[in-house]
Amino acid sequence: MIELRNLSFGYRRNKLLYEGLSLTLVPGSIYGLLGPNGAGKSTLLHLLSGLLYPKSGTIRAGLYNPSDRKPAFLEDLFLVPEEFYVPPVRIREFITSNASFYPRFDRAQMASYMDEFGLADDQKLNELSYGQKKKVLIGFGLSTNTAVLLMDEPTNGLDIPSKSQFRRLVAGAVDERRTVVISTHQVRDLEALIDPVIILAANPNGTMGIGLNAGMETITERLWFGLTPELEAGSQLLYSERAVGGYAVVAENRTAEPNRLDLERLFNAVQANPARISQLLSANTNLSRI
Ligand SMILES: Nc1ncnc2c1ncn2[C@@H]1O[C@H](COP(=O)(O)OP(=O)(O)OP(=O)(O)O)[C@@H](O)[C@H]1O
Repeated sequence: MIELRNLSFGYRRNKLLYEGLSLTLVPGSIYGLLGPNGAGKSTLLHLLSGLLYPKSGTIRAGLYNPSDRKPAFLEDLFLVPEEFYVPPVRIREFITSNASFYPRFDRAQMASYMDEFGLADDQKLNELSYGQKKKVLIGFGLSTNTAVLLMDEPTNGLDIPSKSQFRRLVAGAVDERRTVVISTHQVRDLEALIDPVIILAANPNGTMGIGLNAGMETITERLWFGLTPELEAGSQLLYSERAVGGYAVVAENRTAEPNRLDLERLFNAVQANPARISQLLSANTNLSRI
């Protein structure tokens, strides 16, 4: 389990990005981490990895404090960064020199990912396209079998077939001991993969906070995503946008009516109305079912 308690962090002394942020991540899940540009998604992943240190508050990842960067912690966490440098070596050499840092690294698993992605182990990393380099890092990250796997915008640069391969491979590599966090703007790419979803949103004082952290089932139990031909005056919608045939809306799901979550709309609703949505999702509601 990963626990952030009352975390504050800022790059500059007099400007905090996070203040009093608390978040719990449980194993066996693929978290989707969403937020507007500059909301601090990469920063959060770097804090979890121990690459950045909190100003105050605590982070616990299992037995470890990431800031201590203990070897036993580092060998059980892998971060696929958004931007990366690759050395001018062949894929096979890259595997040989890095696999030893991860005791559960599985070479056969890595070989099957490279095969799936159409990459050969004698290809030179620096001669690959951006998307191909990303595939090597994703495959490597999955093959480490670390307890914590963090991926920053992993589907950026992947072509359409590779995105569905990515979903399949990640889904197949998660077990009950693994916590996966994927930060993304490509919500359509990952809608079918992530659960729960964490959405960062601005606090009234301008710092960033957790606007939402909930499982898909809870979200659709409490929020309703639908289409309505007209916007009724006085209706308490959480979000609406023009759509073909009327308005696509997010509203409180007062009757627990089954419906299909739309992540893009959820994201917009959380940005527009974080306090109300957080209240609806944290409330111990007794929904009347019909
Ligand atoms: N090294 C740095 N020094 C100073 N400020 C930084 C640094 N890195 C990020 N920031 C600032 O911190 C904030 C959060 O940045 P971060 O990259 O974590 O956001 P993000 O949510 O990942 O953004 P994006 O969606 O655009 O990738 C931004 O305002 C950014 O300008």
